[in-house]
Amino acid sequence: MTTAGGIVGEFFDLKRETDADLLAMQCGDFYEFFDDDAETVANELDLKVSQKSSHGSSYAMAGVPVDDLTPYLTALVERGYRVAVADQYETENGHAREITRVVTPGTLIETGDADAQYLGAVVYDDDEFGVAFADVTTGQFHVTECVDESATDELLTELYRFDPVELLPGPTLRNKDELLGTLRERTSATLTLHATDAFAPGRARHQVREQFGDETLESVGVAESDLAVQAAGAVLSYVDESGAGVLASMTRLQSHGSTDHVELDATTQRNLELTETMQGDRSGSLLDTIDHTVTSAGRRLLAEWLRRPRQSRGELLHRQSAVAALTEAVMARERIQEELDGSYDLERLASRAASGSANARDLRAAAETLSVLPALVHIVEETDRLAESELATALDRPDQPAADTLATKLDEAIVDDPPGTISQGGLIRTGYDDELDEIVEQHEEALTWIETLADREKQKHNITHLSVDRNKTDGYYIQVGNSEADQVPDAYEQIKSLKNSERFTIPELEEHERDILRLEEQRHDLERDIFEDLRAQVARAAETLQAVGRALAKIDVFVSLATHAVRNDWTRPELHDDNRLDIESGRHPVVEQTTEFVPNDLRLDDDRRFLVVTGPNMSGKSTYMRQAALITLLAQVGSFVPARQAAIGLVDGIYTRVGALDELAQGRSTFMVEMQELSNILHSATEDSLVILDEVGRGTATYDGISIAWAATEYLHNMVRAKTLFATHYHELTSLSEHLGHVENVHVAVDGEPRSSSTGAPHESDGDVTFLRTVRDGPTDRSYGVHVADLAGVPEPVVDRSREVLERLREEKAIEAKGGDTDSVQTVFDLGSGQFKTESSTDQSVSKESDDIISDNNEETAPRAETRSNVEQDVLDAVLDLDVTQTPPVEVIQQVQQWQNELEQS
Ligand SMILES: Nc1ncnc2c1ncn2[C@@H]1O[C@H](COP(=O)(O)OP(=O)(O)OP(=O)(O)O)[C@@H](O)[C@H]1O
Repeated sequence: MTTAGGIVGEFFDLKRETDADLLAMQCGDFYEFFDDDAETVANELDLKVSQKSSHGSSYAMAGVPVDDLTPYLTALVERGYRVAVADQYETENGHAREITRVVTPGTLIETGDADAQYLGAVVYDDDEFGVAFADVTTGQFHVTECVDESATDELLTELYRFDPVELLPGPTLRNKDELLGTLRERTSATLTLHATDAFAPGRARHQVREQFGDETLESVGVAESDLAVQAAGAVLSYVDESGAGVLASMTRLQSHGSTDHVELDATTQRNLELTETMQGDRSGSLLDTIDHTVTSAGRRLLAEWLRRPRQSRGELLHRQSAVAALTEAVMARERIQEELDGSYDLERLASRAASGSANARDLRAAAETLSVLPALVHIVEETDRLAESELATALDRPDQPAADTLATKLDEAIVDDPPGTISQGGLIRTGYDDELDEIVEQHEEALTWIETLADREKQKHNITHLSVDRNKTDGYYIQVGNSEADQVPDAYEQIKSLKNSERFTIPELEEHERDILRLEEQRHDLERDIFEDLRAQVARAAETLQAVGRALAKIDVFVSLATHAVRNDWTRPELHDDNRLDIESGRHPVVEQTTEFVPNDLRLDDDRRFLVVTGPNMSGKSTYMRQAALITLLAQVGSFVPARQAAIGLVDGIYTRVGALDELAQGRSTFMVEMQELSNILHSATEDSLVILDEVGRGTATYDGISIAWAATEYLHNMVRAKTLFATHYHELTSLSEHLGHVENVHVAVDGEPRSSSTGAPHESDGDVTFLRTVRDGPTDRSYGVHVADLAGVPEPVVDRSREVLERLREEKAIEAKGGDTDSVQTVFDLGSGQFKTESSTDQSVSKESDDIISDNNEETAPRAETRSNVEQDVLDAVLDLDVTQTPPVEVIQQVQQWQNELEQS
């Protein structure tokens, strides 16, 4: 506890009132940070630290000018700090200070980032969760509950979808260390412990009713859910207490039940690289590829649509109608985009107006953007095709008269190019307010009187070197050169003597000066009042602004989807309520951008529900399966899809399990993660889902892997009955089609097979291996890792021998290794352990009696060939040791490169 007094003492007192990480305290024209806060801020923002003495001690101090606080605040909050701001205000005895707001990652209004910025609360009870998310920058407010068997997975999915920047865990969650750990791991949100009583059910319910009205909870279907209401109440109370003043912009409570949206678990959203790649880059994601929006609200909405595809056929047909109409109306599309380009983010403006941070430029921009609405209505109305589509409905939704009235009002009130700060004055147009006009007129008259005073006085008194000017210390004055100073009339009162001139004043000048000062103050006060009144009107119109903002964003997304469809020759998919997935000449939406893509067909239906996809490494299995998932997803966003034709049975969820590269990087057990993901799929998928499994079971020993994959296939086929694509290197699985009625095999073709004339696909030749990238019925009969080894340029004897080894393995489930130029046995491959074992090894786990092992003869290990160098022998040994069924292709390639180097250097 400090004993500092004075300003520093006050700082410490205020600091004790808040649990924020940092305190910015206004001291005149600066906001100052003291002591440890000063050091932190200086380090983070590269500010200079000075020392402040107080009661015999010295404290670090760092400050920022009052007008510059916002960017510094934003930078601190974006780095995860919660910053309290104490403002100074005048009192009768001088001034005082109090904390007026606490800015935190989830309550930052002045963000420079166009992405959504969610504040979330999670309430836990008995393995169920209530979740609420609010974006204070746009007023979006969502609430839901996760109560199913896999509630934790549902919660993680919600967190992934909303990607909150700040999270308020409820009281009962705070001692659940494991859950909290998961939250920390799965989100980058700052975790904030908000007051426990804010989560109390009664108080929370009251707060939600106050905010959204009495009936809202019922109408969005969460009235019965205490947990959801608690979460929503806590978010509202936190926003309220932050002092951001944006509650007024939160006008609409939205809730989503699981039947509205396609279930996309967190893993799937990541695997499908919807908004960022597995490596965390935006570039290369689906969003980045298909995004042609021209507004930040449009981009936000497109991202939201991708993360939350819809199940409702009706809604999707509406969206399709808009996209389809726009694909045909080229001119209109371009005109709409021109209108939208540069338009202002109205959803964000509503929040800025409510919080009192919007300036005159914001309101001007809002007026201009509001007037985009009638312009778009006009374009849509005069284009028949568009007028019949969802575009017209979307534009019809906002309260147009209210929007027009507000736009007109703002346009009438605010000058064309207003200054960036309110204090500068000159914001309001002449003709808007009589009283202001009067003051302005008087002010200007007084100024004109002063401007013309010099000429009048020169003439009157016949003085040449006379001027009238103004400065801070002397106010207005008349200045006369020394040579003529004695000619001034008696009425001139001298106020200052300079080297070459004298300064005077006269009673009329003083009087006008007083008038000017008074009028300036009046003008300033009145302009501010008018402006604040306008801003309050805008805040009250938050709902209208948000509705217009959403309509414009929607149009932007429709235009973007249409633009992409036209540029890339996408087709409008047929949407069905059954289980079909029939894609003719489908492509992967992202890969087709950078590769000459070989289109592929895919057919799934009730009889053919489960496809086992085989094919060599690198042949395109993963791409084929992701393509199926992405085409389905795009169709359920309302978009066209990359295919010649597509008929899609709508799904209730898309589940994927693919290689977990990122988990590897985090050092978690891949196999564990793989099994957790598989378990989630087996629990959550339904008959109406689409399941993509890539190499399940690969993270463990061969036999275990096959067994797991086998059992999962049976379960999905018999119990879940979901549409499934399963890529595997386990050829054993291809025989499942003989036992299970709805399982079929397809494979990605490689050179040497008779080519299907129907696809006529071009093929890409990579040395001796030719990947046709064409998917055909039936299992593959080709080997895999060896092709890649060949492709990578491994010496021919090595590749040939690898083929031999592989064939023997296939046929006999065991293989002998050749030693030198004799045929003697050196090594045996044990399919049970998935390992090569030398016969001479003392490891008794490889029993010669084992059924799985067939060895050609029992001779002792042969000596190495005299003619072969040690390096060659080592490489050969290593090749034999490499388990191609268990080594990722990339590692095979790296390994092969290393062998090449070793051989070249030997
Ligand atoms: N139809 C296609 N047309 C053109 N290129 C393709 C096609 N399908 C896949 N590719 C390209 O081929 C490469 C390998 O694809 P992919 O990763 O899907 O193969 P894979 O069979 O799943 O491989 P692995 O078994 O090694 O995981 C990728 O670079 C991909 O972009």
